[in-house]
Amino acid sequence: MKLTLIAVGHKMPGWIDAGYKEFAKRMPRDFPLQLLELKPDKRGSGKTAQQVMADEAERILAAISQDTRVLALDERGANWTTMQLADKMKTWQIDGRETVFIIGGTDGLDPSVKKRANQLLQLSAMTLPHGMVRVILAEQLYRAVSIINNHPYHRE
Ligand SMILES: C[S@@+](CC[C@H](N)C(=O)[O-])C[C@H]1O[C@@H](n2cnc3c(N)ncnc32)[C@H](O)[C@@H]1O
Repeated sequence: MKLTLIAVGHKMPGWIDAGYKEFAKRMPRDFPLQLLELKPDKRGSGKTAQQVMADEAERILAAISQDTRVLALDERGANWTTMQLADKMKTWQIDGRETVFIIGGTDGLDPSVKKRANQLLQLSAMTLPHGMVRVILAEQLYRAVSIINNHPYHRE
């Protein structure tokens, strides 16, 4: 089952890229994880944060097909445990639909993206920097797959 991470943000610091790649490369063949980075809209060009997010949203939504399962990362979203994530991934594996996770840019995600999402998902009640969110999410996806596959990476 293909997992895609759409992230507003590019030219991340080396340690973010390295952290993300470390977990993405560990994903097994039946759960490949790919990253689609979207260049953030230019700030300070007379656009409000709302306009910037709306423009970014257009590009995010254009990258998603109609039958794709969408999870938007949001600090106000549902607070799943890793076990719950693993259970969800097991059920997703059955229907085989492509699953996309979306991480917003500096200002967050436009309401149109949250409306398109099947699920808003929180990693913490605290606001995290978007680069770190992709690393933590990749680690959690790898951990959840390790639970599904009884791999010793995850200890209870
Ligand atoms: C710097 S945050 C944007 C904060 C913005 N004020 C907001 O209200 O969303 C950038 C992106 O990182 C992700 N993010 C930040 N903290 C998060 C958290 N605790 N859980 C899940 N995603 C988070 C979200 O996708 C967010 O759009």
